[in-house]
Amino acid sequence: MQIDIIAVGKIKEKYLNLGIEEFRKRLSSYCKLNIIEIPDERTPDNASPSEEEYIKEREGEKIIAKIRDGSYVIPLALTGKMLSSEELAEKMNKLAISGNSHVTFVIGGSLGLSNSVLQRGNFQLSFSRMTFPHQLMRLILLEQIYRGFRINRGEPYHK
Ligand SMILES: C[S@@+](CC[C@H](N)C(=O)[O-])C[C@H]1O[C@@H](n2cnc3c(N)ncnc32)[C@H](O)[C@@H]1O
Repeated sequence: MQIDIIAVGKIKEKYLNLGIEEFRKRLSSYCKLNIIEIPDERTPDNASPSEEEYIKEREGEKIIAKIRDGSYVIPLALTGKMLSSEELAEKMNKLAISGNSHVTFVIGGSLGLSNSVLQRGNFQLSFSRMTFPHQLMRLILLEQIYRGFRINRGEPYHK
């Protein structure tokens, strides 16, 4: 399976980079992983709601340009559907079985994802009703993808 993660913004924290590199390494036995970073647009401190919407749309256009044709797209959104780790694993397994071997996860920047990205999504995934920083979200997502592969292969992993 080929997995793309399209994420707005860079990882600035060293401890997160270390964790992300660790899961990239672990995932290399299970899938082809490609992380595509989209530069975040500068948001003025006093930006109005319409300015914020405009910035989100600009980021959204860059995200959509990076989505491969035919990919199954999973935008991460607070308002999406919550799944258990086993349900996410099952979803990935079903996608692989049905020939959807290219999956794209999308993580927004500090303003979130534009409507056009959410609408391009095939399934909006929520990790809880709490807001996580986008840098941390990347690490959490990688860990859950890794967990999903371990679950699907019946391999032991700490509960
Ligand atoms: C700091 S959050 C953006 C918060 C923004 N106010 C919003 O409502 O989307 C940055 C990104 O991390 C992801 N994210 C953060 N918390 C999440 C959660 N609980 N479930 C799913 N995605 C989340 C989303 O992709 C979001 O666009």
